[in-house]
Amino acid sequence: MKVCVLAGDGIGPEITAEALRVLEALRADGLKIEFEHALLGGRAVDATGDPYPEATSKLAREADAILLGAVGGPKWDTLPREQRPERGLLRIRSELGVFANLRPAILYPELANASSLKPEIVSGLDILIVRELTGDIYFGQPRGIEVRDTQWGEQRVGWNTMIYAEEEIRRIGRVAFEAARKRGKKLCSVDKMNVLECTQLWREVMIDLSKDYPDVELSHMLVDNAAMQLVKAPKQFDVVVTGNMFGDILSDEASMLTGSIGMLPSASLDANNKGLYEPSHGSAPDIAGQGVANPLATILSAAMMLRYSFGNEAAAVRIENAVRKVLAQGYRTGDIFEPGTTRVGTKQMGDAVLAAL
Ligand SMILES: NC(=O)c1ccc[n+]([C@@H]2O[C@H](COP(=O)([O-])OP(=O)(O)OC[C@H]3O[C@@H](n4cnc5c(N)ncnc54)[C@H](O)[C@@H]3O)[C@@H](O)[C@H]2O)c1
Ligand SMILES: CC(C)[C@H](C(=O)O)[C@@H](O)C(=O)O
Ligand SMILES: [Mg+2]
Repeated sequence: MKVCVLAGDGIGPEITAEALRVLEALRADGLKIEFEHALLGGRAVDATGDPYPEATSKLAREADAILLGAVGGPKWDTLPREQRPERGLLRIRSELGVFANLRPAILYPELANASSLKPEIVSGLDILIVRELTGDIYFGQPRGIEVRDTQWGEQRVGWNTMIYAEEEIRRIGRVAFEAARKRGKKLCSVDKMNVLECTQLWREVMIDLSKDYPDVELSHMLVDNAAMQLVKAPKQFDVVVTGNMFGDILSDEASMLTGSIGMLPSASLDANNKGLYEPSHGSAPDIAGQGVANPLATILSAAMMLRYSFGNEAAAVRIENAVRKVLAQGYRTGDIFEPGTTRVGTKQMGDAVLAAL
């Protein structure tokens, strides 16, 4: 299997290096895997003027899976939109058609105190957010900023279009129902149907689809209530399905339940389980280059890659068990540190996972 590695910016290279060491250790044990590296994001802009250069696109299209660190940073924040690192990320997601973004939020028992919520609220938490990733207001046309006549006189207005086609909703719905079927058989669809027609359609399609999944209990929640319920009683959720924008926000919220965004992996899949695997967090410019970032979200993303794109459940579980073991051994990067545990840097955390494999 060929994996295209896109380390990206900020902490990206530091955290992907640790995930690669873990995958290389499995290769030494017989896993068939090859790596090719390419540029994405800010460093790609610096080198080529394009955040998603053609050479990267070619490698990504040819690869069986893509492992991505993170992109972006203050250096590139003032560039025109098309040259921004984040635009490169959106383009690769869109070009590869990886519409199903799976973001599991699992609380490892050892991290119950790292969560900002009381241990009894979060202990045993295991939810899966299924976020639609290639549609919605992120990609909807028309969009722009232009001068218009308004009630305040002539001035600039900014606008975007929230749009979903029925089939776009149906295909992410199917992914979510299938996932729920393999888990706790509960699916909560999050929308804002009391205000937005686009999400009224979303709800109608989910209800229609539920006829094919009589074994899965479907519920609906408005997104503002969902944001509240996630911190009030997060264990009521099993699988949550929602659109691109709401999923972006709710998955960051869910990450804090688990202790740190540095723990939250993700898989973005197309219809054939070709996938883009990346931590849910960003390039963390505030800690980049210091060797202190938590590499576990990226290492766990590599495990998801083995599960979904390689169909190698045993290798995925081996990595996940190693992560559990290092947490049980007390190793903590700064974001999940608490007194009584052993504070380690990015590379030492990688060392610990390798030793625990
Ligand atoms: N998928 C991606 O590539 C992606 C995702 C989100 C944000 N971004 C980009 O990243 C840049 C920074 O964005 P932001 O600050 O809003 O979000 P961020 O996720 O990069 O950082 C938010 C906070 O979480 C901390 N954090 C994140 N990952 C961590 C890790 N592995 N270990 C320890 N701490 C960690 C950071 O230090 C920071 O305090 C922006 O340019 C943004 O566009 C990229
Ligand atoms: C960087 C940004 C484009 C991206 C998104 O909004 O999808 C990020 O926040 C994420 O969650 O992966
Ligand atoms: Mg996000």
